[in-house]
Order: sequence, then structure tokens, then C-alpha cells
Amino acid sequence: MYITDLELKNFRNYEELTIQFDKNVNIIVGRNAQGKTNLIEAVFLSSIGRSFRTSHDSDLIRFGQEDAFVRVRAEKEVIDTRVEIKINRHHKKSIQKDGNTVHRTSQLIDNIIIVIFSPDDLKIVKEEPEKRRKFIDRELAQIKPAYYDSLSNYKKTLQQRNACLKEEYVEPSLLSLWDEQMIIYGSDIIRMRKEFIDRINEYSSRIHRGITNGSEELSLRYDPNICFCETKEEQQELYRKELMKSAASDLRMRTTTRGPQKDDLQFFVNGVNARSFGSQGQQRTCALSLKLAELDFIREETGEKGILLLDDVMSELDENRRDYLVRTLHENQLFITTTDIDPGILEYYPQARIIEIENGKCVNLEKPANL
Ligand SMILES: Nc1ncnc2c1ncn2[C@@H]1O[C@H](COP(=O)(O)OP(=O)(O)OP(=O)(O)O)[C@@H](O)[C@H]1O
Repeated sequence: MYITDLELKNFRNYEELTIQFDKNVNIIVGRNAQGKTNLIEAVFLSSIGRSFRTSHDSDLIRFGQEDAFVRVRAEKEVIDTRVEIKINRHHKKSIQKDGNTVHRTSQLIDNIIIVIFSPDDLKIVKEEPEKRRKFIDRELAQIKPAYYDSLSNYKKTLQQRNACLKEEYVEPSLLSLWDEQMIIYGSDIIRMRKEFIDRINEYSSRIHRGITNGSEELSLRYDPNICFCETKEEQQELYRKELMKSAASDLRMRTTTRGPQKDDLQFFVNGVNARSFGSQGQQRTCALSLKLAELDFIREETGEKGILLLDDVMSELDENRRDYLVRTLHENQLFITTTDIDPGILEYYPQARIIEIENGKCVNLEKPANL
């Protein structure tokens, strides 16, 4: 799968842009604050209909304008696709896929599959558990409609249950109504997360061995707040018991204290917890292995090669890791944003398309003379 072209109108600092991409490597180069990340943000929008850096769609509209428009075309193994997004300051955003209106974001799932890797991702090991849950959710929701549905239903139910717990008087029958919903959706989430992490563990440990020339063994462990059970029935039964056990503390604390909203993911390098004891370099290598494992997972699940956006990440990696990244990704379409082109990348990818950005305009599609 690869993105063939992009069209923008009044998107962030772009007034108007039409651009074709290379099916392998696209290097988006320019000084700071010129619109490099804005460009890949527009590309990313076609995968889940949302930005990776803001939850306010109106932020995407060019200052002083009322509407923004994004069109992304992609070629896939079986059928090509086109995603168009219109954002208005006052109305709901509208999305079309191949000319048909998308009513629910889940209808976009499994169409254009994009993985974004930014410097923030390099901190995933040492950051708060929320970041690791977000990683799991973003990845799974993008390719598994069932996960997307369970997660959004779970989040809605959790909100309603928490609102109920904040009331002066908590109606027991209402609470147990929410509990039954939590049990169904929460159990599904735990089971799908467990399967996902087991698979990602397998891929990432192989990749990690490759990056470290076999000197480090990475293993991932899912750390669910409510233990994983082998069967769905056992899972729901356990979930029910845990909710009953925590009912008194939930009422006292006026919030839901148990469930997948408290899950975490642990990283071990050579058996040692990387969050507590890993060096910064080791933590970064874990993050890199995890990201690359995502692409393997996508390939296995969908048969498609996911598209990778590397936002400003090359300069954050040492030569060894950069090399590994560049060498292993020759089958995926890459978008690399950078202020300076690393000549090493052009050695591997002499055909890479260089897209130079200046103040929301594409100024030069040729290779600079010095490279
Ligand atoms: N809605 C908007 N309308 C107009 N301009 C915007 C809008 N949102 C952001 N910008 C501008 O876009 C620019 C930032 O673009 P972007 O984040 O893509 O930078 P970049 O080229 O990736 O820079 P860096 O190398 O520093 O990461 C800023 O000048 C900002 O003011």
C-alpha cells in the first residue's frame, strides 16, 4: 500500500497544495516551523480521520479561514482508495471514502494504514502508563473494528458510570446496569490487548536482537488491571467479581477504580525492567523495536505493508539505529521529515523523492545539488 498523492486547501499553513509522492521514500525537508509536520499530519488524517497531535479539528483550518480540505489517494494490493475530509469551523467534519460518506470513523478502519513515529514515541518506555495504553489503542483500533467498537463503548460506559458515582445518591440498579456493560466491553478489551501484546512481543524481540546484534533480549509483558482469563466466560466472571469487590471503594472515591483504563505494558531487557533500570539508549531501542513490530503486525493481520511516517525522529537516533531502520524498511512507503538530509539515507534510497517545504509551500522537488 502506498499514498500516491495529496491535495490540501486551507490546511494549517498550506493555502493550496497538490503533490505526488514516491512509492518508496519521501524526504520532507525544510527549516523549523515551515509545515513539514503539517504535511504528514494531513497524510495521517486519511487513516483514522483524526490528527495525531490535536483533538480539535478546527486547529487544522488555516488561520482566518472557515473550511479546510484534504484529499489523499492510495494504491493498495487489491483496490485503490481515496479519502476526502472537509473540516468547517462550525459544522461537523465530513469524511468520504471512495465517494461514499463515512458516518462512523470505524468505517475508515483497515483502509489506509499508517504508523507514525515521532520523538515522543521514543519516550514511551519511561512515560506514564497512559501513553502506553494509547499506543495499544491506536494500533489495535486502526486495524480491528471490533476493538474500536469495544473501546469506544467502554469509554462511554466508564464516563456514565463515573458520572453516576459522583451523584449525591447513587442508585444501585443504575450502577449495576453500567457494570454489566463494563463487564462485556472491558473483558473484550483485555482479551484483545493480551493477544496483541503476545504477538507484538514476538516481533519486537526478534527486531530488538537485530538492532543490538544479539546482545539484548527484549520481552514485553501485558500488565492488566483485571487479570487475563483463558475463556471469555471466565473473563467476564472475574470482571464481575472484581467490580463487586471494588464497589465500596468506588463509591467512596466517586470513580471507577478497576478496569482496562488502568492497564500497563512492561518492557524487560535481559530480564530487567527497562522503565526503572534501562539506560536512555536502551529505552529508545525498545521504543524503536516496538514501532517496527507494529509494521510486522499490520502485515500479518491485513496483508498490507503499512505506511510509516518518521517525524523528526532520524536526528534523535544514533547511526547504528538509524542504519537498522533504513535497511529494514525498504518494503514500506516512508515519509521522513527532517531539517537536514542524512546522506546515508540517500545512499540506501537514491531514488527518494525530496520535497522541500518553505512557509507552507513546496519549493523544490529536485535533489539538492550537494547530495
Ligand atoms: N491552523 C493553522 N493555520 C496557519 N498556520 C498554522 C496553523 N497551525 C499551525 N500553523 C503554522 O505551521 C507552522 C508549523 O508547522 P509544522 O509543525 O509543520 O513545522 P515543521 O516544519 O514540522 O517544524 P519543526 O522542524 O520545527 O518541527 C507554524 O509556523 C505554525 O504557526
